[in-house]
Amino acid sequence: MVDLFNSLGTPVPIPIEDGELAWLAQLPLAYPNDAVFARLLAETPWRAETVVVFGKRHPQPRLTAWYGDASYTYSGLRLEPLPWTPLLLELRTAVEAASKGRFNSVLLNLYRNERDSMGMHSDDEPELGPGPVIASLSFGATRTLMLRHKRNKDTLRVPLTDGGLLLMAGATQENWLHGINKSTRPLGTRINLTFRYVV
Ligand SMILES: O=C(O)CCC(=O)C(=O)O
Ligand SMILES: [Fe+2]
Repeated sequence: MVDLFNSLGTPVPIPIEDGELAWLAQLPLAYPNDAVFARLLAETPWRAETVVVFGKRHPQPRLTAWYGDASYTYSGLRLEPLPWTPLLLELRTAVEAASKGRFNSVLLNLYRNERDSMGMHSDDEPELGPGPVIASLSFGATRTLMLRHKRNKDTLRVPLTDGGLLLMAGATQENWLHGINKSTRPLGTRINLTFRYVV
């Protein structure tokens, strides 16, 4: 039987101007999504990083952890990586198989509830190189990724559901901003992992 939805775990392109997006509704994994979610929640040393805006320190509206082989500057923060865990290495193997990409770092984001968010940004730091492939894996509550074209302001909303993998590649970071808005509706906890290759 032909699986029309996810033929062989292959991401399906999402049409977008001036960029490349693809979506896999369920990344093939050795454990159920809720088991991965529970382990990530419990095992991760979640931190509330602070950002300085106009000389004033603010906590980020989410918790994060950074793992990998190389340090990385993100939103003006120098992040020293934690060492890979067995679970994160397994998830990386699954993401690399589905995306045909290579990743040496992963940023974990914990959105505790509907009040947590991520401001509009591009993942365009120089150490990601030109046209980076970013693989974003989601567990738990669905949150909507908002994309906005930098010049014509077109917007696209992509619901990031439990177990789903979103790939952003090509000129996406050059031409689009993306972020996760707060919601007025109560929402449960979500964990997101963005795999990157830091040069
Ligand atoms: O939570 C998400 O899906 C977005 C994460 C993201 O854009 C990032 O970590 O750079
Ligand atoms: Fe991002």
